[in-house]
Amino acid sequence: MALRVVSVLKRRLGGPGQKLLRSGNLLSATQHRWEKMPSSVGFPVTSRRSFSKTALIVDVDHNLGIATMKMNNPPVNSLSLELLTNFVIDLEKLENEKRCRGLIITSASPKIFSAGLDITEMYGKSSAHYAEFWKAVQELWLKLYMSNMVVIAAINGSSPAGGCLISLAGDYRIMADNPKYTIGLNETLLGIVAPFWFKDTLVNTIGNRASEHALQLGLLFSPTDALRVGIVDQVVPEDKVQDTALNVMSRWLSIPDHARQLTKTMMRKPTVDRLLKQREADIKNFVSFISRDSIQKSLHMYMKHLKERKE
Ligand SMILES: CC/C=C\C/C=C\C/C=C\CCC/C=C/C(=O)SCCNC(=O)CCNC(=O)[C@H](O)C(C)(C)COP(=O)(O)OP(=O)(O)OC[C@H]1O[C@@H](n2cnc3c(N)ncnc32)[C@H](O)[C@@H]1OP(=O)(O)O
Repeated sequence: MALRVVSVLKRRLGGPGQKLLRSGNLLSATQHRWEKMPSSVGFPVTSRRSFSKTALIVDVDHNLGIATMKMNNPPVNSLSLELLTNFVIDLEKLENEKRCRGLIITSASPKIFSAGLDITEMYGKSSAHYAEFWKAVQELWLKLYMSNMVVIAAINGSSPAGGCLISLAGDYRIMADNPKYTIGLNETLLGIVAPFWFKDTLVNTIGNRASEHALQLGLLFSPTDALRVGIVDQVVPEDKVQDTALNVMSRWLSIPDHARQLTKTMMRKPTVDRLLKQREADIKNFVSFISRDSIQKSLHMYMKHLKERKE
């Protein structure tokens, strides 16, 4: 499979990429190139940089123009304020990286893509904290949904709620074929409500009726059902997720950037503008909703239930 990916990339990438890939070994070719690559915005000369503090591992292959971002926040890649903030910072760096045209988002932990928003950020804290947290969630979605890069989610584990949102904000979703993994916007199961822009993102992907059904029931889909309803675009054996992501990326990168980007903007801007127009109101709404005693109690009970499951 790796060789097939290399040959597809050879065909689709022009210029220096093609020259380097002539060696026939994608990894050694790109590693060799990385070592010689001058540093550009934010990312270093080395082929790989690990941000251990940020719980994100970002590999940039300047030659292929593809970055891979692995969420690395054990045990479940929950999206804490810190992780959200650093996610946005790294996205901005990649966005400014001229040679970086594609981004693959995946998880460093097997079995969990992301458990969604860190629930502990949403209870027992101050209003100011909730406001800051929600602004960071908004910011990540805005940046991802409108990214100039081709964004592919390589979903190698479960992906509830905020994890599902990250996947939906990409351009294409590939999920590992393991019936133990699930994906969906399950907010109602926690006694909370997916905000309108989570809902809009889902509607844009699978349509109104399927979204209403999925959102009201808080459905978490198996890979097969997620493919049937259209939440994911492809389901592949677990060990083929990354290769498939590279393969699909090469197809998307074969389209001229400006044409693809303008098309993406045309499709997504109205949805994004809806949040931008009422961003502050959305934060206020979140803070007032999440601060309700009944909601705080629901979240507390949900966390308790998660912990008790193990005992
Ligand atoms: C009128 C109103 C209108 C509009 C509303 C206005 C505003 C909107 C309001 C709110 C919107 C909020 C949107 C919320 C989005 C979210 O993302 S909420 C998070 C949803 N996530 C989940 O439901 C997933 C929960 N987790 C799991 O199901 C499982 O953990 C797992 C399948 C991901 C992994 O299972 P396991 O491998 O078995 O791991 P454990 O369950 O043992 O978990 C290990 C460890 O991690 C803790 N944990 C799990 N998930 C989270 C999380 N999301 N946040 C924080 N912590 C989490 C879990 O408790 C365990 O902890 P320990 O016991 O080890 O301490």
